[in-house]
Amino acid sequence: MTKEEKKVNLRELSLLILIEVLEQDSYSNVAIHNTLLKYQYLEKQDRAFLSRLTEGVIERVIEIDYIINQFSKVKTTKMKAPIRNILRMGVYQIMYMDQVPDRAACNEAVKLAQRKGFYNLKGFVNGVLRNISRKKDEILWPDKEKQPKEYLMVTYSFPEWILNLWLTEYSYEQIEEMLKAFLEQKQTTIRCNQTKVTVEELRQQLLEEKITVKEGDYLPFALKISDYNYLKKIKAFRQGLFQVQDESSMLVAYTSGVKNGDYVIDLCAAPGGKSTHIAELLNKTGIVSARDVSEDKVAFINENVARLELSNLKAEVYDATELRKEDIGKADIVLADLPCSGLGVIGKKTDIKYKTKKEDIEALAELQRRILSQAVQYVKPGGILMYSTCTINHIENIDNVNWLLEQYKEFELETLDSNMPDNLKSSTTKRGYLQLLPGKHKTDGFFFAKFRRK
Ligand SMILES: C[S@@+](CC[C@H](N)C(=O)[O-])C[C@H]1O[C@@H](n2cnc3c(N)ncnc32)[C@H](O)[C@@H]1O
Repeated sequence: MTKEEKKVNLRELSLLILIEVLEQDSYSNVAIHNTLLKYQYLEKQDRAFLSRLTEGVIERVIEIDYIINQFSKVKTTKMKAPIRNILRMGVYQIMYMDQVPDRAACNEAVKLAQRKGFYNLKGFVNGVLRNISRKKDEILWPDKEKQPKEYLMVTYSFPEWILNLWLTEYSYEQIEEMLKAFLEQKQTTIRCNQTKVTVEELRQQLLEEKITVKEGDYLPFALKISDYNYLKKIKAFRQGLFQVQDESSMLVAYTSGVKNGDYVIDLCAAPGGKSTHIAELLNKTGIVSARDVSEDKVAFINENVARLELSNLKAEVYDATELRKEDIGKADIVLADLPCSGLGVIGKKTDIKYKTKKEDIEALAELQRRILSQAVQYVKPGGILMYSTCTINHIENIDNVNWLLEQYKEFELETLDSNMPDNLKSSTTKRGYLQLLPGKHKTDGFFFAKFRRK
């Protein structure tokens, strides 16, 4: 190890990421990934510490600030960003990281404040953190009976406006179950590329690479993997034997009823999860036209297509809000997996809960309707339209289904049950749509509906 490498301070790296994510615009998964990539030489346990501390602070920041504000005269909103985040890291270690003694959490925070030039605030950081460490059993938490919403906000670190929205759509118990699940969901789910390998062969190869493998919860070709460092270092990944995809997303192509020779248009395809799945199911026949809005996005699709070695998928840049006349009435299946608020994937992309704004949801629902009004035109008589989002609120999901049925009388819902795993069948899947909810289901929050053109 070089002298330079030895100097890396994990808490300082974590602080830099936290400032990028919580004070600026970066997304946590991107910021953490970039840092890990830059410091590839870090030992596995150091990487794990860095990820755990950084992700932990981000996912619990509302709760952490609530604690700090009980013990500090200066409220977190009035603190300088580095101090605010140094304290947040300290509190997370005290409350959630048993392997770090409180004393070390405090000392390291003080040293970091000093290194960042806040010499005069060393005493303040030390005082607040030592106080919290001493009195952590005396923290006044919101009372679930008397302040039910505040209880959810603080316990699960969740913004009030999303709770207000969901409380009009779901029961309190259902919401609490989802919030709990968001904090627990951590495994990576993969889809076996059955054009190249059987599920059993893939499992064996992963086990040989010392990766922990479990069965999926719903689909026979889904596996759950853990205990690996980098996805790109897994040989089976580089060989295109699998694609990372949540089981909820796998259900779209799986229940679409795709058959050999079909022409499929995927309007919003990047990075290609559903497009590549449906191309695999086409079994080297037919064609998938996978589109997305920019060159960069299309490059992501092409990267996956090359890796998975699929010859029946062509990717191109196309804006889905614009009608492509030559495709009218041509497609056997149209996939409309549309841009959405992403509230269903908060378990994996934690900061969505802080970055999504109330105004975004209405604007997104409008964009979804604009794209859907082009999507319907491409479906040939008797063809299928699959509409999906990775979100949970009605306006982007069931409301759009009802809107589409109202606007386009030539479309009707088609049952999903012909290909739906038994443990997911319900009265709505019989009708033609499914809202998956974390906690209730072992998946991301996800919605999809299947329409047939009469
Ligand atoms: C939910 S993601 C798609 C995920 C993809 N279907 C998959 O399974 O991997 C939505 C995609 O819509 C794309 N998008 C947003 N606006 C678009 C537009 N006007 N035309 C085409 N694609 C658009 C985004 O770039 C993003 O890649």
